[in-house]
Amino acid sequence: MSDKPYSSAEGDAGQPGTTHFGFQQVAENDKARKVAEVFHSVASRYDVMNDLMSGGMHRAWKAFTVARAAIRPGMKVLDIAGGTGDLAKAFARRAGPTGEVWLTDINDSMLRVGRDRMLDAGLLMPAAVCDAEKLPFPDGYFDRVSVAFGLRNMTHKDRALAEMARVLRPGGKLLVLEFSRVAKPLRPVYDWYSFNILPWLGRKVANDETSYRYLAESIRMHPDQDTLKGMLEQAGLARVQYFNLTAGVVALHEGLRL
Ligand SMILES: C[S@@+](CC[C@H](N)C(=O)[O-])C[C@H]1O[C@@H](n2cnc3c(N)ncnc32)[C@H](O)[C@@H]1O
Repeated sequence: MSDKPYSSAEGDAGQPGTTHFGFQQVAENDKARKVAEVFHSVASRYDVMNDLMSGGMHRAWKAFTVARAAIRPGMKVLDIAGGTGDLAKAFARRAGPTGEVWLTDINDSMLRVGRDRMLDAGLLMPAAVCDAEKLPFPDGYFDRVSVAFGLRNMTHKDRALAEMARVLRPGGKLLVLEFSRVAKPLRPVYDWYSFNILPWLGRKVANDETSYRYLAESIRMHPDQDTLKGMLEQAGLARVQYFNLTAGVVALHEGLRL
């Protein structure tokens, strides 16, 4: 079990030019490469690990996100860090043939699994390698932008959030689903699970203990609910609110572009 404190803000980067990668302090320009190694390594076992680690709960968290997104036929939707495509798939079904749903991710191994799953489901949609910090879309293009379990891995979360706000049309909605700060009474058991069971599952199922240790550590270093709410406001989003799911294991933040 870890005795590391929970982080309270993205700003605890330590020395200038460094940031955190889990509990390690690394050069800022090294983080993206290290994150890429994690997701290249886990891509093929990613979905089965999600079900095992969360006991299937990630499906309910995503279903709630899809409900809050309130996608209507014809909408333009961008799923950032979309990986194997759970959200994009649900969005595409709701946006219908007149809609435009983009599945994007910085990691081509994850995106390839996602694109194949979309094709297997009979859904034709654009899939593109994109860095959330430099989105290749015009201002005000999308009705909805989502990011699920991706923000935590980004080096400059403030830049990524500003980009998400930029590509939303006025009145458009941003949805950020991410691990968050669990209710205090649950922390001991949650820490025990995270630092023992997750790496063990990673070793047994994905043959990769290190990446799942990173998962547990990166959750602890991610901003808590109120800090992230402030970051969305800072990025120019309005009427920002969040929903704690499973006692704060996960939180869904949403905000509107004015
Ligand atoms: C935990 S997976 C989430 C996948 C999917 N959204 C889901 O909920 O199952 C995190 C994803 O974030 C992606 N990612 C990390 N940094 C990124 C960045 N700067 N821009 C876009 N995607 C990024 C990773 O490649 C990875 O596929």
